[in-house]
Amino acid sequence: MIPDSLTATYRILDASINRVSEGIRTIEEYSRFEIESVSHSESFKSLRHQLTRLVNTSLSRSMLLAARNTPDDIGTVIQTKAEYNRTTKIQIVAAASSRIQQSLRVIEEYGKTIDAGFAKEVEQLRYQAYHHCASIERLVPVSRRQRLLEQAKLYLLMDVHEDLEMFVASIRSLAAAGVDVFQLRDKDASDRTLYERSVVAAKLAIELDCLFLVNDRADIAAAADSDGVHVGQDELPAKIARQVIGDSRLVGVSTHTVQEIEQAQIDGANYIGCGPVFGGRTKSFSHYVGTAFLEKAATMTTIPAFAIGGIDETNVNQVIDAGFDRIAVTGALRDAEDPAAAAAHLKAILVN
Ligand SMILES: Cc1ncc(COP(=O)(O)OP(=O)(O)O)c(N)n1
Ligand SMILES: Cc1ncsc1CCOP(=O)(O)O
Ligand SMILES: [Mg+2]
Repeated sequence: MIPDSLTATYRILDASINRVSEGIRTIEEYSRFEIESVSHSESFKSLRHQLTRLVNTSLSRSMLLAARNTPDDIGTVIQTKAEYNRTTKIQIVAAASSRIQQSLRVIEEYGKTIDAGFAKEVEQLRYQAYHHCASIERLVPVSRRQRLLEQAKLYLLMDVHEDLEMFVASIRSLAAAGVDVFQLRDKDASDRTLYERSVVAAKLAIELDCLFLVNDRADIAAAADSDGVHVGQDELPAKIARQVIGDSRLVGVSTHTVQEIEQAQIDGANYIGCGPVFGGRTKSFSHYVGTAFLEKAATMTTIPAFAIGGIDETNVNQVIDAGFDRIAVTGALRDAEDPAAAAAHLKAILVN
């Protein structure tokens, strides 16, 4: 029997031990099958075995099992939206690594109330885990484009501007203010202008460590050596756009329904735009998806998703409350008195 006063402690320990084991297993599989690293795979396996030995010698397994009460555990129904959105291997490894370290810390703290010697040994394991996790995270291969896309929060659709100098100055000041992705979207510009601006913006994006994509036109995106193309439901299908621009560039797809999100993900899109959420000044629509669609989308997207359509500082919090922390805008920056200040303000809201 487990004394009532210890039930909660043993439940915490049991849940945390399971969490550490799951995290270690996740990274073991990554080490073994993805990067085929025998040394990392063995380090994590050894960590798992050390934890099992320590638990078996210091804690009563029957008390741990007696305290387990999964059906009544409210934590099994509290799942964050981020868990649904975790899909790239970088995110999986990063999440597993933080789960291991946090749970070891919990075991150490609550373990102190049972056996100080046990807690000390868990502390040593935590240091080892920290070292192994840092080393595996450094190995996860990630391209510049993937890295920037993962981090991206604020995406701007911009036109070609009156002249090249203004175009360049605008990208420079907005990138400094926090715009992560630029898309050249100008339905009135000639192919030649789109191409020439794209060549310049693609080079600038490398210098400024941000992304530059071309709207609609996979041919121009590839010819200008840009970071990718954004296609809607009326342009080239994502798979065909991918054939045109190649595997290393990004394909973004506009989605307005659950089916379109599923299809974009099947077709290998790197990210999606979800909208139009609200009415805006840049493009009019007969129907707006609203935040209800964002709530649904947030639970099913496996790739980065940007909410788009009429978003500005007055309504961005509704988008965040619906589970999105990435937005794509035009009017909110284009029509602002001080576009850089508006970008910095929106970015601060998104990252906090
Ligand atoms: C990031 C992002 N999301 C959605 C769109 C809209 O694309 P589309 O539906 O093809 O409409 P147009 O932009 O071509 O008018 C986008 N461009 N970017
Ligand atoms: C191109 C596009 N597609 C969906 S909404 C939209 C316009 C985005 O601009 P704004 O942020 O000004 O509404
Ligand atoms: Mg389009």
